[in-house]
Amino acid sequence: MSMPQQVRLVEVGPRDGLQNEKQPISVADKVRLVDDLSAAGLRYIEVGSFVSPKWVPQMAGSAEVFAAIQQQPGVTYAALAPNLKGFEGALAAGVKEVAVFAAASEGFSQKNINCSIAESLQRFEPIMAAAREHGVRVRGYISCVLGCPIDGDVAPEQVAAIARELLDSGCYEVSLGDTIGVGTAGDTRRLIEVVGRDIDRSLLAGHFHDTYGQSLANIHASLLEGVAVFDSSVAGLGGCPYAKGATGNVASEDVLYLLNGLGIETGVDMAALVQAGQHICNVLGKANGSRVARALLAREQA
Ligand SMILES: CC(C)(COP(=O)([O-])OP(=O)([O-])OC[C@H]1O[C@@H](n2cnc3c(N)ncnc32)[C@H](O)[C@@H]1OP(=O)([O-])[O-])[C@@H](O)C(=O)NCCC(=O)NCCSC(=O)C[C@@](C)(O)CC(=O)[O-]
Repeated sequence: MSMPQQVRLVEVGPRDGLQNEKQPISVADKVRLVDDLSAAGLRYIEVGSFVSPKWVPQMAGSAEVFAAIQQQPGVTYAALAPNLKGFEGALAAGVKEVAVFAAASEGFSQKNINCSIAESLQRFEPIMAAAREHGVRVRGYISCVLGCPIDGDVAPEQVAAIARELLDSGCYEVSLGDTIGVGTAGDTRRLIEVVGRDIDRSLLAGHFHDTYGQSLANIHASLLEGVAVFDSSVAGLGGCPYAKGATGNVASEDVLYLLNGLGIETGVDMAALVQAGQHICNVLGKANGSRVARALLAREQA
């Protein structure tokens, strides 16, 4: 398997990153983040979620964020939708691409979306039908592909079966999420090998959280297996409310540094990305979670 020459980065910071923040974040700050990210050259940005505000209060203002961002040509601005109500909210906000999200473990499915895996897949059917009718593209996520904070080990065959169902129902791509960041490069290769038996690897994306510091190794392992789409979060924003100590996604800056070093094309400007990440960290009063951003900013100040 040869390494891809081009990689698509899916920037999930405004959604996966910010959804876990307890402090209020203004619509203006969220809009600035999204606009900074598109200006940095990111061509796919997950802007928000149309989920129950009782479950994820931070995403309640997603429609306002969509209304205020400066949508650039060639950039996909996506949102999460867990059910038809969420899809309709997204549609009303003018969203052209949504993501549905399932889990590979029953425990996480119940905790995150209050239903079994089978029920969640059934719940997506009316979304897929409505999406077809309105010309909205649907991406699929599977959480806990390399381990679950509630159920423990997850069989790659289980992930493969759910990925197959999501693609058969109409998702154009499935993002495999190591939600609690426990997986190693070996686990990642085995997972892609099993999922890839029946599914073309061009239909898979990797979504690695960095809790155990393995995310870049897992991305490299995925690249060697022919995966060419990766989700990441600027400044490593994020966490997981159901796993104590879980950190955010792999930082976008760190992924870009890895890809630049491999000569893989992304079209993203490092300096602008670092500025975007540092600005939102200043707003949140948080340390920057990207090691690359910290190193580059320290060099600037030296
Ligand atoms: C799925 C539900 C709604 C089920 O939640 P439920 O309580 O079973 O739903 P329900 O249908 O019984 O509705 C309960 C209330 O929520 C409202 N409601 C219902 N749906 C919506 C909606 N779409 N938008 C706004 N409101 C909604 C509904 O109207 C009702 O309001 P009430 O009558 O009580 O006032 C809930 O569990 C939920 O919203 N969960 C979302 C959880 C979430 O967003 N998690 C984070 C994203 S997933 C993730 O981060 C992982 C990922 C993707 O990044 C990959 C990885 O790292 O693994």
